[in-house]
Amino acid sequence: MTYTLVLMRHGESQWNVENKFTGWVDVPLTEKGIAEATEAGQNLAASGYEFDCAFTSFQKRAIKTCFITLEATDSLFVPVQKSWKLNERMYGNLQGMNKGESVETYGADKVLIWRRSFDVPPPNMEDPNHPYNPAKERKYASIPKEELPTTECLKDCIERVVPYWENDIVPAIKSGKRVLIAAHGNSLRGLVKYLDDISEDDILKLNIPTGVALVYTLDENMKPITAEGQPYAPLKGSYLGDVADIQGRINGVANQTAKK
Ligand SMILES: O=C(O)[C@@H](CO)OP(=O)(O)O
Repeated sequence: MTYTLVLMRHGESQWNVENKFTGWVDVPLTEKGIAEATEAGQNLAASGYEFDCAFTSFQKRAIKTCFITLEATDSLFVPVQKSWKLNERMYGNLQGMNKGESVETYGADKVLIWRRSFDVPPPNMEDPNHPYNPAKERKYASIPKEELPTTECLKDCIERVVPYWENDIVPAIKSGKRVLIAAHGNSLRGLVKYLDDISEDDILKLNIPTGVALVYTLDENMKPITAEGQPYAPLKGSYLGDVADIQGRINGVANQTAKK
């Protein structure tokens, strides 16, 4: 018995274009982001994918990507469970800062560690009156303040994503539901690190492109079966679409801090 799972990072957001650290700031998709999500959904539909339920975050760029994908696959009627546990990694005091400028201020090595290391969090958002403090947002009002992060490294993000995976998503998959997870670059890096057992060194180099479906086949123990001949190691899943195009998009994410 095997199961199919589709992961999707949201399409391009307004702050992806402006090249700003985004984290928990709830920025919308751009027109291009909507087009990316639509194309990814159409690719899924063309390959015969449809969904029985979906999971997404509390953030509009992922929620909208989720609904666009469901619409393209004629699955808009299915239940969608939203949780802040699938939110993007909280980027602390870097939120709102231009990625190129952050390199000029802190140096490329430091910024790479903050962006991609396993266990070094970015600087904390200490000021409770910070404009991007999630404790001030209505959508997090029901969550105990002490649970809301003020910064997160990937390890912290995994500590909320994986229990949600185990407790909410795995039971849906095991009951035979075809699941879509529409989430974020770093919450998905955390999930695939866990699923694919990616080392702390290798996760440093892993970048997930916006608006491309990442398709997994899982065995009965929820272990991914490596897609034959796929060029995306250490991932065991495979992106749906043209390899060169996807590789270009992956490089684009990796190079966001490069001098323009
Ligand atoms: O800013 C962010 O929240 C993330 C995703 O856009 O950026 P990065 O790829 O630098 O981790």
